[in-house]
Amino acid sequence: MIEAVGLTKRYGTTTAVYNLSFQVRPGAVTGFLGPNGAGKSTTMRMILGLDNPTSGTVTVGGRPFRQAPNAAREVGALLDAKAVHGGRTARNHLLALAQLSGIPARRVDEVLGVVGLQDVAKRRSKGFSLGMGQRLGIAAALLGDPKVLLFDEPVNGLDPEGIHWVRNLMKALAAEGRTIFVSSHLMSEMALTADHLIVIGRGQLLADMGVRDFIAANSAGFARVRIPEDEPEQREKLSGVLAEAGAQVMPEPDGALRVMGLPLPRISDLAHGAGVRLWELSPHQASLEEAYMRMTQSAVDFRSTQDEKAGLMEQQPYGELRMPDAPAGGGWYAPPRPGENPYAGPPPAAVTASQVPKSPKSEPAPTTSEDPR
Ligand SMILES: Nc1ncnc2c1ncn2[C@@H]1O[C@H](COP(=O)(O)OP(=O)(O)OP(=O)(O)O)[C@@H](O)[C@H]1O
Repeated sequence: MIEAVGLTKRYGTTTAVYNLSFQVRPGAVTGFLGPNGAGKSTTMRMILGLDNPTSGTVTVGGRPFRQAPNAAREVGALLDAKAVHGGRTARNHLLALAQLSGIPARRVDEVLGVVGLQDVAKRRSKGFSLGMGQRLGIAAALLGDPKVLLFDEPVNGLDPEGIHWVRNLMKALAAEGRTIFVSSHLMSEMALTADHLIVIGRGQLLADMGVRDFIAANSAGFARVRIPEDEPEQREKLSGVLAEAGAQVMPEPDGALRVMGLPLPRISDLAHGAGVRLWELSPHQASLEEAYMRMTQSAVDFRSTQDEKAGLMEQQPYGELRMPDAPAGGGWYAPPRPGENPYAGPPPAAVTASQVPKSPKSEPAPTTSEDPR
């Protein structure tokens, strides 16, 4: 297990990680999510003893990484796939790492087979594609057959087949009881790979929960209801009936209604009872990527000046990270209306990180109310 308690890292005036506490448990793939510059790599470097925390602690298997007697056999990591001696062949690169850690040479051939690089084992790695480099980095992480594995953006540069392979490899390693901690800035990828999510923004914890809980809390379902365009009074009538039955009803740009809070058969019955003809009654789901974007939008450090979201959200100070308020109804992050810019509009109401919905099984979220300045 990996455990961070109050982890903070400052580089001069930059606070890369602030008061981060979490646990990464064995037997599961834990996704470490956050936008660019959120502090994922810094956190991973601190876990691996490559950077010292300014304050707080992080342990692997109950002790700091540097105190592990044979670290390479306990923890494997892929941080930067390009950090290889390009003049060495793939096999020699792995052989050198194996010799440093007392790992037998036959294990090198095993891991080359696992990552599918056996045919290019005698080629110099400087000629490798990004994807081959990632596979070599994963092979290096697996060398010591470690119980704990850290992967920083492992699918970067991989083609769909490679992404699929990494996804299955992570799941297989977790199924063997290992602790798998994998960073990404892509919610869509993590939704398919991870069992548990730790989401950070500007170095602070935004969410620590199971993927299923995250999906349930964020993928608000809704129905689209369309009635004949030349019957606006019927539309008004239906809106009133649905609202009276407890639904949240919002108009859509094309004249349809977005209805949240009632199942489709009930909507159909209410329309029938009110004598309103329906042209469309369809179920919809807000995308998880959209929920993640909404969660992290105020925590994005770097944006292109072309980014339509740039400047729309005020930068928030550490310890006061807020998440945008949900539109009326539909759970934590109700989807924006089609065609509506979800990032425009008035500034959001304050919601502190400690109010993030929690999985019943997960630990209580640490609060980040202290202002370090
Ligand atoms: N050695 C360093 N010196 C100064 N600032 C640093 C250093 N390393 C990281 N930072 C800063 O700390 C913050 C977090 O960076 P980090 O690389 O950990 O984020 P990240 O979530 O891994 O981002 P990305 O997805 O872009 O890799 C950024 O503002 C970054 O510029």
